[in-house]
Amino acid sequence: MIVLSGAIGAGKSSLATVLSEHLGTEAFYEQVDNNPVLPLFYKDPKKYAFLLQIYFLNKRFESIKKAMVQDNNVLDRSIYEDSLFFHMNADMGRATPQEVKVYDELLANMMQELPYAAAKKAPDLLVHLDISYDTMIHRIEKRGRSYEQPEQDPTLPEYYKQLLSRYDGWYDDYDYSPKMKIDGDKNDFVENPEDRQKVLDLIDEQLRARGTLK
Ligand SMILES: Nc1ncnc2c1ncn2[C@@H]1O[C@H](COP(=O)(O)OP(=O)(O)O)[C@@H](O)[C@H]1O
Ligand SMILES: Nc1nc2c(ncn2[C@H]2C[C@H](O)[C@@H](COP(=O)(O)O)O2)c(=O)[nH]1
Repeated sequence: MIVLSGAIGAGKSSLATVLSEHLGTEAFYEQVDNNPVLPLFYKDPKKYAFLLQIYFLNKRFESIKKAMVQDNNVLDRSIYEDSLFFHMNADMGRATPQEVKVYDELLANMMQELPYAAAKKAPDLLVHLDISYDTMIHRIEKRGRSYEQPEQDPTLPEYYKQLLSRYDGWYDDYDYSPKMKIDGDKNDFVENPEDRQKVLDLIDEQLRARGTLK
């Protein structure tokens, strides 16, 4: 299983589609447009941060179990980033210490079950999409989900900045699997075929080195 990571708008869903088509495998997408809690969270983060986190955790676990049955299936966000989101929201006062404790223990408990529920415990490769703040905002605007737009809520730019800054340390500390970084500012794998091929070649190289691509 290949897992993608990166901030909101980094290009994870787009790369999941491109990569799974290239490898002839299946992509598994985060629950966004059909997620009933996400718009509520953006309207009232303090009330819904914990519920949203439990919602994502449950859906993510479900996807991991399905994705892990075949080499090189692609997940468009890692379960390891959920904790980054939740701890940041908790630090912003949107979750209580008790909620954080319950979440952390539930996550740890579920992760322990993974070797039984799925074929492997960890991904074969993490592909991290690294983007700047300007790119993040541009892509969020380009995609146009109303509740994510900075003009809907003046606190969102600061939320996005903080999120992005936490990703640097998060990637450096990530050690559950081999990992690689792609420059998401410079490589337009959505519109530019040359960039797309370059990114796919970089990922193929890593997969060959791990023996999951012949
Ligand atoms: N590398 C890229 N270059 C240019 N546009 C991109 C790139 N990656 C994604 N986009 C565009 O940015 C928006 C957000 O991409 P998306 O794949 O939904 O990001 P994520 O899943 O990480 O939130 C979409 O409109 C998409 O077409
Ligand atoms: N509070 C949280 N929000 C999350 C989490 N995972 C995703 N999200 C939000 C961020 C975006 O608005 C949306 C989809 O994310 P993309 O990066 O795929 O665009 O969902 C989370 O764990 N906690």
